[in-house]
Amino acid sequence: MVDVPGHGKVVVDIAYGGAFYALVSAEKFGLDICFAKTRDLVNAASAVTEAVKAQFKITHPDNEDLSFLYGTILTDGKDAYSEEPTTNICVFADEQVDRSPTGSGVTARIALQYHKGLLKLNQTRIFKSSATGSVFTGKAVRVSVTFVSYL
Ligand SMILES: O=C(O)[C@H]1NCC[C@@H]1O
Repeated sequence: MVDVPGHGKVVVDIAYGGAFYALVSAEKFGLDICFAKTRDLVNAASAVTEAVKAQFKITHPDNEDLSFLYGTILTDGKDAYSEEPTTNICVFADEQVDRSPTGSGVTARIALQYHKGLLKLNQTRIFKSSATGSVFTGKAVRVSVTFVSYL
């Protein structure tokens, strides 16, 4: 749960796909991922990024250089498996909008969907960018386990 100024307390997921992202349905901000103005989507995503950065410490188990939140991905909320594409927009770094569905972003979405039991290994999903309509496919191929010691 993150307290997002102007939006209140919002449940977001944090997932890693080569970079850490906050992931949340655009609907939580009253926005339709396909029809909302990009500026409004960017404002909502940036508010989430800033709130998560201020309220949570992001730690990569092996690499301190990767221990930060790279951005926020607003989605259509369609995380359960479907043959239909699921749409997202990735707002990363300094409020940049990716033209594509985002390589590291869809990897994070796949890891999260697998973690939630919504996607099986080798089950391909289609990801679409709401910014341009460009499409990626992706699947989880194996589970890797990293042990973290807090001693
Ligand atoms: O697709 C990617 O993973 C890169 N493009 C924008 C965000 C990342 O840097």
